[in-house]
Amino acid sequence: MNKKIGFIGCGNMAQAIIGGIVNSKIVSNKDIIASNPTNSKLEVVKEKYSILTTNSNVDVAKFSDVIFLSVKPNKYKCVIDEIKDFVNEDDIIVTIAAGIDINFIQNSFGKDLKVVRTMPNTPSLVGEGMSAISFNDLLLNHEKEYILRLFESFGKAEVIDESLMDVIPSISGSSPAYVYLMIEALADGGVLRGIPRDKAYKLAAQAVLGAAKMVIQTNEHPGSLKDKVCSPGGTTIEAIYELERNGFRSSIISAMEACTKKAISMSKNK
Ligand SMILES: NC(=O)C1=CN([C@@H]2O[C@H](COP(=O)(O)OP(=O)(O)OC[C@H]3O[C@@H](n4cnc5c(N)ncnc54)[C@H](O)[C@@H]3O)[C@@H](O)[C@H]2O)C=CC1
Ligand SMILES: O=C(O)[C@@H]1CCC=N1
Repeated sequence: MNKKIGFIGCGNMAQAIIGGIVNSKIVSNKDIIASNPTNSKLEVVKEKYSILTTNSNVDVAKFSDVIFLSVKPNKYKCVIDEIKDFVNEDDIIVTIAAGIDINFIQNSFGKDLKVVRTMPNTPSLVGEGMSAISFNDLLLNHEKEYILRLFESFGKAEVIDESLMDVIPSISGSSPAYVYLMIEALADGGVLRGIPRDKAYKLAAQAVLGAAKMVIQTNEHPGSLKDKVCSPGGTTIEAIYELERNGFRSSIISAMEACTKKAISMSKNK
């Protein structure tokens, strides 16, 4: 893998992907560049990962074969206007933004380009990312395989139909935030009953990690795994009853619907 990888915008998500790629050693740090208008975030990635940095988006476009547009959705148009004359037809444009579709990217560049629409998540930083990916027709098979290998270097990746992309933030792009909320709440509940806070975070986070691994590694239905925790007349079923009375599951599904509606509205209003 000797393609040069560039990131325009060096915020939370770019830093997570850069960390994941550098840690996996799939790309040499000398082949990675990131731009940002301000220096503080660039200093962080330079210090941590020894990658190249610049304040110029044009420098990133000129240097890179694969260009991650890792700015907020409302910055896409102006960033593309800035770099479009420095991007050629062999380059691969990767969008990671909620609510930005392939058509919008093509139209903004005003030329046919290889575009990959993705929705990653921040656990990419620790090699446990989950990314959904859609390609446009211009990518060759070996380029699609390359992009998949790149994303798999910092987690799991699934190719999905672009028509489903606005749903992905709700299930894997944004959902780490719901899980952090749950871990915080679990820890608070422990602290309420006297467990020291540092131990409470560890107990809660490891339980969530273990539960997720059980779903992935046993391939057992989550309902069946839940049943195995609930001893008849025991403690867990009391907790489950309380969660059901308070609409735990429907609250999560409603949150996901709100998330998807927001992604769709962002698609319409960019
Ligand atoms: N944070 C997350 O968990 C995820 C974010 N995303 C997507 O990633 C993108 C970035 O999100 P975050 O990293 O969370 O935002 P962020 O605000 O942390 O990072 C954006 C960065 O872009 C920089 N920037 C602003 N204007 C710029 C310009 N004209 N040229 C170059 N850089 C510029 C900002 O200074 C900032 O460092 C968004 O489109 C978001 O939808 C996708 C999946 C997950
Ligand atoms: O909150 C957001 O809009 C971005 C997209 C998915 C996660 N963070």
